[in-house]
Amino acid sequence: MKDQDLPLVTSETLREDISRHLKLSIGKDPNHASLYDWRMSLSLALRDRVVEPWFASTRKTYEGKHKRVYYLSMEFLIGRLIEDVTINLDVEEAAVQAMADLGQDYYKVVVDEPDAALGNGGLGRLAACFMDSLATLAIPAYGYGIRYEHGLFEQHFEGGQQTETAEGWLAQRHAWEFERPEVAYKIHFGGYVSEENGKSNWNPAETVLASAYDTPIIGWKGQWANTLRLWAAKPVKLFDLESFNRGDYVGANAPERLARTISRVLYPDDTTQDGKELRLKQEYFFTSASIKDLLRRFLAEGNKIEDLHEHVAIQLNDTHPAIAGPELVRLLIDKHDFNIDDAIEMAHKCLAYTNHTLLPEALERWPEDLFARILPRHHRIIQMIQDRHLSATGTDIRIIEHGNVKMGELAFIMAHKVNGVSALHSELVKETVFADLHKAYPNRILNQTNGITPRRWLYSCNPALRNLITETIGSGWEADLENLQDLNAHLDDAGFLQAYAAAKTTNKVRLAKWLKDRNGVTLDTSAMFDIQIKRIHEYKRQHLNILETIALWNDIRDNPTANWTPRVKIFGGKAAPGYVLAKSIIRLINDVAATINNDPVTRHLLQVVYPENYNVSMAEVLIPASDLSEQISTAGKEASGTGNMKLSLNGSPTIGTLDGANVEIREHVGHENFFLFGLTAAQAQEKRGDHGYSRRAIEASPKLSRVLGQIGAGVFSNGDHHRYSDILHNLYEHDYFLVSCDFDEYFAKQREVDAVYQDVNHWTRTAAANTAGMGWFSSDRTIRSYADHIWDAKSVT
Ligand SMILES: CCc1ccc([C@H](C)CC(=O)N[C@@H]2O[C@H](CO)[C@@H](O)[C@H](O)[C@H]2O)cc1
Repeated sequence: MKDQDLPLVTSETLREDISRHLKLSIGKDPNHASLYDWRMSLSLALRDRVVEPWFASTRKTYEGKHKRVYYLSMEFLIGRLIEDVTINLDVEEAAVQAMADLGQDYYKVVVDEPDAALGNGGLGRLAACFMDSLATLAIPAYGYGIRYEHGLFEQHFEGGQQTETAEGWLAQRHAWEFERPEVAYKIHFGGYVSEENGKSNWNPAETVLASAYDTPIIGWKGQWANTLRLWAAKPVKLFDLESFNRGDYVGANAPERLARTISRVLYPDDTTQDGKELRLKQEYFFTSASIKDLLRRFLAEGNKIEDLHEHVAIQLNDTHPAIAGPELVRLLIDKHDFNIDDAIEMAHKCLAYTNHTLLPEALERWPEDLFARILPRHHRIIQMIQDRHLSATGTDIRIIEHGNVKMGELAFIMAHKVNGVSALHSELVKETVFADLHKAYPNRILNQTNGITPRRWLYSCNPALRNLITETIGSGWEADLENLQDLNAHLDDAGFLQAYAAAKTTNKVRLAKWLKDRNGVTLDTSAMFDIQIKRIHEYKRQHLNILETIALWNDIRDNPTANWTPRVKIFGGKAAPGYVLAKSIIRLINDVAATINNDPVTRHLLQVVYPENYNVSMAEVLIPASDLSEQISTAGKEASGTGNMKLSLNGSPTIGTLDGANVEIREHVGHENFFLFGLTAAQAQEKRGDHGYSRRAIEASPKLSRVLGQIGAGVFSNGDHHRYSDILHNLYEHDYFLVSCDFDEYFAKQREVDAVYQDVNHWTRTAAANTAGMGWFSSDRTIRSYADHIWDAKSVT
């Protein structure tokens, strides 16, 4: 696309815009302006520069009658937006200078922006990376989600234990959104269905309004912008004056309170279905509003409803929006006179579904009675969808079974394409969760290995490395990441390796300062920064990591003068509030940290750090500073992982299992640049068959049984023998995630890592080879593949 000539942004013009907004939009004079005021003024000045390409993108899509992609997701883990917009508009220098000319520090203003934490983890962040790539590739698209008043909770540690407080990103004005009060839809719940002259009529019991808030998502070089439309729940009737006049002030406010509950807070579970009625209402609320909105847009452009699938591709981000199928069928029948078969066929052609997990407890199943009570019309439609599927396939694979509505089966049957998120995961989806459906529909499942946006996860968060890359291979890699393989030609260039190591040191020093200022912790920046950052979950095995740490501590104490490689073990991650064992793992890590960090014998060789409230912005400081990336999940459990990609791209080799996208990362960076250990998915499955494997494995490992003995003896809990009985019992009796079986190999592999790290040249070459090999893991490649193999959507050139 010809560079549409954006009005040149200079530090002068930007400074003028910022001053104008401070005065006229924020109503403050510079002498009395707060950090918030300056941040708002800068954000509004930058946002002004996004509006024109945004309008132009919408206009071109409309004029060209281009197909649109609709990405439906309960989560968008966006983080901060100032840097994203500054980077994509390519005005960072001008912004830094403009703020300096106004006596302000651009980077201080940037970190004042609260994260938009509208997601739990991988699934939500993937959606955010995808929005950046869709805009960068100029593929017309809308992201649809919920404008939660409270995103993912804030994590605090009290006595090493996680506590949660409500997050408040909307406590202050959110600079990047445009309220769209005119875009509002009635969303119905409950009630009953009546049949009148052959037509079904839904008589709902409850109705709320879904009101739109739009955030423009600008792509690289500011050429194209798409829309993230988030729905907020509002009462149909604002205020119940009669109740108020009767003195029932609480009642008067009920409509508002009730309605707002629907978009009040993000459910903090990322692996276990909560099964709460409110969660089902949230899923239907945003899905119904989104389907109604895309149909209105389609028809407003004068299109014929029969051509819907030519112009609309709907992607379901896991099963959370799976009700989209029955909802589209309902509207096609009730509002557009489709018969049930044509309606199902049309929906089928529009819908595709991505599965992000194999964990049985994460597969959504709604109690049929609850489902039928909240969505009586959809319950009926699902029965009709099921009947047609059963007769078409001659199978007995049901959507409604044992009193549950299985959303995975519904999504699979309604979708024309179903994908997993890594090569291994997509195979396991065919062999396990959807084995029977795969047999019935053999060409429906395909793989789309995840990706990450290199704009946020390299260009923006790692200026030291980005500058070196551009100096070495020129620019262009930002939007064509496979160019990074040109770095391979420099891996034996001592000067390049030196500069590469210097960039890593710059980032480690920055992290050390950040942790010093925030937590008063002093880090030894020559030590290996060994990082595990992700949600806390047994399958991700943070407990395997801390058990290995204790075993290392033991060995150092047994032999303090040996040639040890100094290490800093850094953890980051939240546990779902109701996940007791995960919270116990957090407490153990903090207890072990307290013991090891105060051990005079070892503290110059081993340190454990666990900064609270891990989020997107913290990841942007931790990842560039990482030396070793911990991707140690039980093989067959991590669908893909995306943190693994971010760390490897930023020169942090992986110690990991053959799980999720680790498998493909190892292929792309070279086996010699990946520290592999552990059982494969098949071996893990087989191991579970041999009873008592964990107790035997523990007894066979002197290191592991010593460590578990210490924990049981209360060494890390002031002599309290019972504090970790849940973890110990789990490991001895169940250990479903095979910590005991992978321990010794993991420990030995870590010692190998120690040796390589001591050889600075070898280590730096390994780190640089990771960066060079990660180009394929750009979310631009992933989105191009979705567009070609699922959506049949084109970039608007
Ligand atoms: C119903 C509660 C719930 C909420 C969220 C989820 C998500 C699917 C969990 C999730 O984030 N999965 C992660 O998705 C990433 C993006 O594809 C993958 O990289 C991770 O491996 C996967 O765990 C499951 C269940």
